[in-house]
Amino acid sequence: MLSNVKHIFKLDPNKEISDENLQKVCESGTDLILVGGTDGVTEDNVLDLLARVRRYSVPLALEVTDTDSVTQGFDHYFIPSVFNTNDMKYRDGILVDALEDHFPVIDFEEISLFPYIILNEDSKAFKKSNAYLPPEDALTSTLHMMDKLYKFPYIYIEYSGTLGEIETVKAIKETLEHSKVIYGGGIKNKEEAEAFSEVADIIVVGNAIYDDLKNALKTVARSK
Ligand SMILES: CC(C)=CCC/C(C)=C/CC/C(C)=C/CC/C(C)=C/CC/C(C)=C/CC/C(C)=C/CC/C(C)=C/COP(=O)(O)OP(=O)(O)O
Ligand SMILES: O=P(O)(O)OC[C@@H](O)CO
Ligand SMILES: [Mg+2]
Repeated sequence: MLSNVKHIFKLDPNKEISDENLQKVCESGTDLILVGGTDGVTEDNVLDLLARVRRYSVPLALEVTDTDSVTQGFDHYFIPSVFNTNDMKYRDGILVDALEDHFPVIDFEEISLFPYIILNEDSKAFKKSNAYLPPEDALTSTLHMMDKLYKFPYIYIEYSGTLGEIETVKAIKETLEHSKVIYGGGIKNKEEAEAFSEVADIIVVGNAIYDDLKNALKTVARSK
C-alpha cells in the first residue's frame, strides 16, 4: 500500500473542510489521503469524508482510532499500535478485542499495522495512549526491536501538532535497516517538507491543511 508513497495528507473527520479546499487537497498530487484523528471520530463524520473524497481518484485509507467508526469502502485500513507505552490497550489490546468480535469478516489483505513512536508529549495521541518519552538508550533498543526483530516495513515517528527534532528523526532513520520512516508532525510549508523528506521516507501533513492550505499544498512537490 505504501510502496510508492512519499507524501500523505491526513484529513481529520472531526474538522470542517469546504468542498473547494477538499478538491485542492485531493487534486494536489499527494500519494494518499489518510482519514483519522485522535478524538471525535464517528461513523457519520468518517462516512461523510469517505463519500466526499471518493469523487476523486486519489488513494484513500482510514486510520482506525475508534472501533465504532470503521466503515467499508476505503482502499486500506491502518491500525495504530503505540510502542512507547506500557498500556497494552494501545499497543494491541483494542485490536485483539476487535479481532475477537470481527475476525470472520476481516480481509487481512486490506489491513496493515501502523507501529508508532509518539515523541510529542503535549499531543492528544501521546496522552490518550499513556505514552512515555523513552531515554535515548531505550528508544534505540525499541527501534532495534521493531526494525530487526519485528521487521516492520514502516515505523511512524509522530510529533503530532509540532515540528519534531530533525536530528532525532535523522538518527532514528540511520538506526533502521529494514523499516522505513514515516514522519508526521508540524509540517506547514515547502521548506519543512523538503527538510523532513531528507530524513524520512514518507511525510504526513495534517493540521496545516486546516490552518494554511496554500502553504500546505506546497508540501507535496517538495517531498517528491
Ligand atoms: C468493515 C471493514 C471493512 C472492516 C475492516 C477491518 C478492520 C479495519 C478492522 C479493524 C479492527 C479494529 C476496529 C481495530 C481497533 C483499532 C483501534 C481502535 C486501536 C486503538 C488506536 C488508538 C486509539 C490509539 C491511541 C491514539 C493514537 C496513537 C492514535 C494514532 C493516530 C494518531 C497519532 C492520531 C493523531 O492524529 P492527529 O491528527 O495529530 O490528532 P489530533 O489532531 O486529533 O490531535
Ligand atoms: O497534524 P500534523 O501536526 O501535521 O501531524 C500530522 C500527523 O502526523 C498526525 O498524525
Ligand atoms: Mg489532526
